[in-house]
Amino acid sequence: MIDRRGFLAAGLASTAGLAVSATGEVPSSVDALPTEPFNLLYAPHFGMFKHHAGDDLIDQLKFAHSLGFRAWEDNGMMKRDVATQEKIAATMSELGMTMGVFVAHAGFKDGLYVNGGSEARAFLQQQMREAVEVAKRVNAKWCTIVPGKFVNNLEWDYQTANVVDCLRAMAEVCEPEGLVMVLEPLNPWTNHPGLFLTKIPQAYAICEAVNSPSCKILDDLYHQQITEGNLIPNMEKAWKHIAYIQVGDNPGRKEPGTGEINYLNVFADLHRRGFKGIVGMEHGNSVDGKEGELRVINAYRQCDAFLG
Ligand SMILES: O=C(O)C(=O)CO
Repeated sequence: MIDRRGFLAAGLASTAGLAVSATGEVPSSVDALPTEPFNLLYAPHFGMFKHHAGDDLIDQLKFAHSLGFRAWEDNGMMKRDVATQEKIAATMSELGMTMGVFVAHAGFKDGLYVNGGSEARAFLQQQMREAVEVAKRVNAKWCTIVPGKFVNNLEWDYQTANVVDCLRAMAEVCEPEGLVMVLEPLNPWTNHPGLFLTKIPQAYAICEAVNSPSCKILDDLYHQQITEGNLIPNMEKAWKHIAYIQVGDNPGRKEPGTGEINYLNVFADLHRRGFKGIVGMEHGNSVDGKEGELRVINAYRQCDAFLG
């Protein structure tokens, strides 16, 4: 079930949409939204536009494409059946959309990485073999890694060394396939107390130590606004290892414009750096239903207007 206007009329509405968007008013229907591709590869996820596009995954992709989005991400991709993965990939190829991250391994519950050891490394390598198969099927170049919890009975530096060992073993599986693991530091104050990896400089040091093109950083600016702030200078310092960006405003983890982060300036900075990668929209919608979806799309139009 697709909102009729989502596909059919959108192509006619771009001029009116630009005018609406420039005033900052939320349009009352998708007819009033621009349709041209955004300047950056913002990547929505399944469910974000379901009130317009319906529950069908393919319709959701087509809806997003019709409004200028050229990328997508799906944290749960590994859990989808093969036929669904193939259908998503085929549709995205047809539409010329780039696949963003899926979660390859997130150790939210244990200290597997920080304790390390050969068994942990073997398990994680197997996990990456499976991730490589999924990545090939869906044309994904990046996958998310959350290297688990820290423990209280081992010196911090040993924990770091063990994490590096695990990631190096995992990178060995990814490198020949061109798959890039992106390490995601998560904030300990609002969402994820107890995790090992929280900061961008910490992730940077780990990438230096692993020393592989398959081990890079996912800089989720929502998490980093909470953990360390100073977003643009921190991106600058770690830029060599940042391969993927995610966004969400703080507080609340909703679309840009609902909190304290100046995403117009952040996106302008990414553009200035010549960033061609993905900006994952890993946040909720601040308002439910169709109105909320229009707000999300409009928010991205506003923050994407950095070229004037
Ligand atoms: O779990 C989270 O908060 C994440 O950002 C994972 O990608």
